[in-house]
Amino acid sequence: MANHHYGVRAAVRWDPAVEAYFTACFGTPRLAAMSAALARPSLTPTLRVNTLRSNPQDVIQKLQHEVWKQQQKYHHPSHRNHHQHHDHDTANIRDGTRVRDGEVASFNELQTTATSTSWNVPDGEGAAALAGADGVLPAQRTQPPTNPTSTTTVRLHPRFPAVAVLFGSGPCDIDCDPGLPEVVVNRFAGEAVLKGAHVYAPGVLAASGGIAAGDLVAVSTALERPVGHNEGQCVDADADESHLLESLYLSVPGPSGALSCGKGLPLTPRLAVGISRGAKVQPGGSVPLSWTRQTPPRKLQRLQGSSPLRRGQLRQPQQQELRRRNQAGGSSAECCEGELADGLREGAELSTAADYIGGHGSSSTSHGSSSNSCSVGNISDSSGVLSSEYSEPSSNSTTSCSRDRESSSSRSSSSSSSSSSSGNSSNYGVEEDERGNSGGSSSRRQDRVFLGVARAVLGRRAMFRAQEGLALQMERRLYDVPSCNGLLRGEVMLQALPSIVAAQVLNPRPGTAVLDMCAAPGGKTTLLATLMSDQGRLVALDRTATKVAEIRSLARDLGVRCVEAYQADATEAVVTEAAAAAAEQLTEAAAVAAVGDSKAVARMPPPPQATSSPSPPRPSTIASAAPLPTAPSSTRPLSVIAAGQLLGPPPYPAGTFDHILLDPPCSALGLRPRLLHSWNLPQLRAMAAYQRSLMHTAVRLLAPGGEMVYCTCTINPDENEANVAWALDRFSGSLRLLPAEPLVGLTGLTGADPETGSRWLSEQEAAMVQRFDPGQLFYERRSMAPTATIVGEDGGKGLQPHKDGQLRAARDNESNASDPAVLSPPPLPPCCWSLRAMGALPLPSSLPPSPPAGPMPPLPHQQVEGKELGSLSVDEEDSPWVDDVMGFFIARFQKVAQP
Ligand SMILES: C[S@@+](CC[C@H](N)C(=O)[O-])C[C@H]1O[C@@H](n2cnc3c(N)ncnc32)[C@H](O)[C@@H]1O
Repeated sequence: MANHHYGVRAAVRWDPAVEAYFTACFGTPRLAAMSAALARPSLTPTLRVNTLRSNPQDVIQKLQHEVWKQQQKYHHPSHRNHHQHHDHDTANIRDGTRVRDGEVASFNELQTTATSTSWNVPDGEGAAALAGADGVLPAQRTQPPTNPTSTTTVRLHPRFPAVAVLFGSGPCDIDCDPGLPEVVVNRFAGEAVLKGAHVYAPGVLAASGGIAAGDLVAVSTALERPVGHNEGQCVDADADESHLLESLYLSVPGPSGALSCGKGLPLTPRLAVGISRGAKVQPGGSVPLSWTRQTPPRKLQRLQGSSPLRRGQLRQPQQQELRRRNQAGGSSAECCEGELADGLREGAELSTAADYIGGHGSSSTSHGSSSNSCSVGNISDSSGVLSSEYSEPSSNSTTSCSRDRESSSSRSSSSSSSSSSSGNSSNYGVEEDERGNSGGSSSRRQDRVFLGVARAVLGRRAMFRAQEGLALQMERRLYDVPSCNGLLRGEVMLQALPSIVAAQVLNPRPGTAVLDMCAAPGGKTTLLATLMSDQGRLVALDRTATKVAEIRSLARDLGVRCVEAYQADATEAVVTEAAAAAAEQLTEAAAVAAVGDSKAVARMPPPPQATSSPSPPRPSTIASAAPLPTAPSSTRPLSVIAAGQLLGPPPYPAGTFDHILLDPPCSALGLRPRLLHSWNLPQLRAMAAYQRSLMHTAVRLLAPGGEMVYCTCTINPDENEANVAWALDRFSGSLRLLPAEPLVGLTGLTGADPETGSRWLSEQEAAMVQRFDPGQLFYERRSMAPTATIVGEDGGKGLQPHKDGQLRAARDNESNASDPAVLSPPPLPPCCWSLRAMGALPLPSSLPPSPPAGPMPPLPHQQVEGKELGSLSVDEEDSPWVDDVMGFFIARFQKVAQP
């Protein structure tokens, strides 16, 4: 199998200090399970149905049809004929690939197979870990089933009837001839391919000689590795992954001379893939690494004239042109390639913009002692959109960077980690060569991650010349996850289940004043608007202007009207006390003078009128054993926003909002698939501190009795449990935790941070938050997991407080009816079970079968025969469910008094 020539990456690669910290936080098996899941795409991607426009039942039919069309297109003879003499569906393919009968199967089919033989998984890695720790869902550790085609089922989620779930499959066993030409893509293109994208030209790093358009090629991705100790340039490796700190790209020497980024975050040490764009894959699959070359190719020397450029250096006009193009929003790293590449023979190594360093396509040209560098990022997402970043750190950055690296590593070394400096090449489990570069002189197949087989859209030369456009059309993928991009636009939107749950936990009432503090691109904003029935005012803030445009555009697409989107720094969204006092005591003119903002003064007191009827208390599953502060939500009237009334841009007086969603920038260590995370510990700590500054503002903006949901898409406890604990302690008496219902995820972490000792959550608090581990959540009948903590619906069972103050799972055979300490849980829809459990669980016995290839299939039989659940039919007796989720965290607070 082609896979066997490569080192299939079973788990995301961490900074060693972070890995040691997470191991101390989660334990080895749990971290292994999460790391494995992070390295592959979710096999149950979810689409939220826009219920403002469409009925879920209708949408599911359309979706099934769309997916079926995609599959038909793929399997249709005319499609196959298009690529002459390549028949992908037969057991033997003339051009060197074979997809053996039965080796590609849907997730559903895999689930039904009971055997547990390891399949397509490297030995050893995470073997002792929990189910899934080897990179394969438990149900996938099976012999491949017999269906030769890959089909995708679409179903409505049994617990969330406006959520459509697509079932993907993988890892598939793709058998191809080792003699097939090869293309190596950068990690970002690789991660996008794992999610279902094709490969765009800027993502191609290296290719075998002589590839022509139409050829079938094996595709793999190369990961970054630490670059030698003396390399000068320090480039943030994950700036884009944080999807927040654009300023991370800016290298700012601090007062001490240490290099940090705009937000004070220390920069990570340098990682580089080492493959120069345009490099040639040798027969046998190896690619020479750029740091093994001391001198540029002769032709490049000729281009450079008598004074050869040092590695990473562009000549002045080239630098200026590159900067001009990037500032103008043009693409991309390859523009400098393009210029230098012109006239170069194929396969010549280019020393510019060649090493892709962390982040989405950041690349650095800085090598050796050069302090002159360009750092260009390219993102080729599944929709093919390219974006770029350009930065040119000053030369003094280079020297101060190493100081910072030292200080950052000394901080790291104080951790429980046994690892050394983050800049050390022994990090990330790779060997150093004598020059301090890891991984030796070439990238071998086993160093790369196999992605599948593709059809070349461009010939080799064109791949490296093109600055945009498709280079490879994937034909066989390791993971078969249907592409959801642009599917039924306006009717559905791709949204991960935990994100949907977060908005549902806030569940803002129609007609109220709602704030989404960090809102772009607006996925949760638009769901909140839907939950408000598009009535009331929903202010959506984001710091970045272009992202605010995205919120507006999404709201338009989905037909949402109650959203007001503004560009603003949310940490400054509350009117200062001085300004509020001025507004109360002075004349308006004086207040304006004091505040310097007439709009803000106009919106200042009197406070929101209390004209609505009291809001009914929300039913709660969980009662605290300790008495909670009086719940003002049952008496506090919510704002009533007249139709058409605008709240306007910030700042707002304290206590303006009834509901606040705080989905702050985070380390995003729950997003998948990711093959490498280069965040270091100081960066993670700094991120948590930044989130606390946003929490501070959120608490002030929340009206007494109002509710706030705090969520992140990271597994990092410092940004989750530690921040919740911090908020409860910092605003003690003003803020309390409420159960983040509907409870779907796992409980939070209890105890304390293994490094700092700062507290996490008590048992009681931990039961109120939701933690989604990347991997899977099972929805099962309670009886299937007697040891798990269960939230149930009927009969008053569920996660319940006991007399001793502990929360306990109510079992089927326990009767709590007479226990006065137990409150009834809220009713859930019939026929739903939610299992909150960790670890290996009994496998579901079945999921609906995949539709057969051929004409539009009917919905699976069970759904038709099953019991009605709202607009969804599910089989009453036998409908276990698995959600293969991203890492996420949700906490729900209520403000009981102004702090
Ligand atoms: C996790 S994303 C939000 C995702 C969004 N809630 C959704 O579901 O589509 C965080 C966002 O916070 C924005 N951001 C970062 N710092 C901010 C600040 N100080 N004020 C407002 N927005 C900020 C970033 O631009 C980014 O778009």
